[in-house]
Amino acid sequence: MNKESKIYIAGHRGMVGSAVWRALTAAGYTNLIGKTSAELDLRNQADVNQFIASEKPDAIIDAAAKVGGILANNDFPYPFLMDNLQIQNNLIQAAHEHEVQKFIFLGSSCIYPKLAPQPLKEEYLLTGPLETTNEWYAIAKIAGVKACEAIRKQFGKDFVSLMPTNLYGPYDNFDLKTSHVLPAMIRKFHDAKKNNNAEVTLWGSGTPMREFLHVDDMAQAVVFAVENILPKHLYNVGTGSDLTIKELAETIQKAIGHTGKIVWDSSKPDGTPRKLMDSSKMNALGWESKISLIKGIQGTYNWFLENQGQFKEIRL
Ligand SMILES: NC(=O)c1ccc[n+]([C@@H]2O[C@H](COP(=O)([O-])OP(=O)(O)OC[C@H]3O[C@@H](n4cnc5c(N)ncnc54)[C@H](OP(=O)(O)O)[C@@H]3O)[C@@H](O)[C@H]2O)c1
Ligand SMILES: C[C@@H]1O[C@H](OP(=O)(O)OP(=O)(O)OC[C@H]2O[C@@H](n3cnc4c(=O)[nH]c(N)nc43)[C@H](O)[C@@H]2O)[C@@H](O)[C@H](O)[C@@H]1O
Repeated sequence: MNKESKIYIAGHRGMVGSAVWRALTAAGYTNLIGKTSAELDLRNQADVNQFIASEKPDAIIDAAAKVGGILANNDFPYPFLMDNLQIQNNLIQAAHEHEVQKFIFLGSSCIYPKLAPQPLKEEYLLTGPLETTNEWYAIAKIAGVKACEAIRKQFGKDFVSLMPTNLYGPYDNFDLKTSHVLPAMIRKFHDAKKNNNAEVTLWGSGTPMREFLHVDDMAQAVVFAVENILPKHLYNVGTGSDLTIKELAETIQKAIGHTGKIVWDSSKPDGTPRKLMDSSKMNALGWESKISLIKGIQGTYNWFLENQGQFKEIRL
């Protein structure tokens, strides 16, 4: 790609899409395009095909998806499976049909088996059963990885999949019913601090381990994939270190200055016990994460303070 290449960022208003837009703009890309879901519903095959045929982008970054935390995934299996299949199938097929040069598909670490050896290597895909709370979403994402791999194998095209670990940062979803754990904790500790340091209820046992990558680091991985032809079809993208949910809670509690009690609600699911990524293949190419968890949490909390009241609600 060159700086004038036309790059369509599907999902450009989301947490990842907006970070990719900022990163590509900062890197000098001048011809970015995006459509909101109200302007173009990516589940509609005819509309997507027509849009790609008329815009003829040089590259597509697929950051559009039905996304949510453990409970949303568990409670709404159908849209997490079907919306995601429809969105990615329509984009991948239109990109193939209209000779889009580069396609970057974003998946998630939940594609790997629930009890795979740690850290998770790309080769562990499809070697065991999935985690049940998000198998619907994972199966859609696995189908996306395989569709890109098939096009690459059969037609030699530059279609690549990046699998980020759990992400967080500006424009995250802070809605407590549908969010991931990190933004949920920011909101819960902030609200409880304001409410005389009231008790905070968190989900599960606190023992699962998670790896967290700042979305601006993820966006740099996407810029890297825009600027280089990556030799393999699938790359993990993470920091290489993880912590327990309990440790995360204590870190966020301290950063926010909440001094009340933490209660664990064991009626809520724990999910996968651990999903630390092995990102050595991506690191070997030259990308690595730069933003420490503590700096990232502080920055995200500042963003939260400046943007309260403007959070999007996810429609499920
Ligand atoms: N968040 C994480 O922790 C995480 C971790 C690993 C991987 N990822 C991956 O990163 C990608 C983006 O996630 P995110 O966290 O940025 O999610 P997000 O903030 O919820 O953004 C998703 C975007 O998808 C768009 N979208 C959803 N349904 C659509 C539809 N039917 N038609 C058109 N657009 C639609 C939305 O557009 P509108 O805003 O216009 O409605 C939104 O901008 C996903 O593929 C996800 O799997 C995220
Ligand atoms: C990246 C995404 O990760 C998702 O899995 P996953 O890390 O378990 O999703 P999270 O929702 O981030 O939850 C991670 C862990 O934090 C615990 N947790 C504690 N308190 C809370 C809370 O208030 N809210 C939330 N949301 N969790 C909380 C939760 O029980 C789980 O063990 C997948 O469902 C998606 O498909 C995707 O892969």
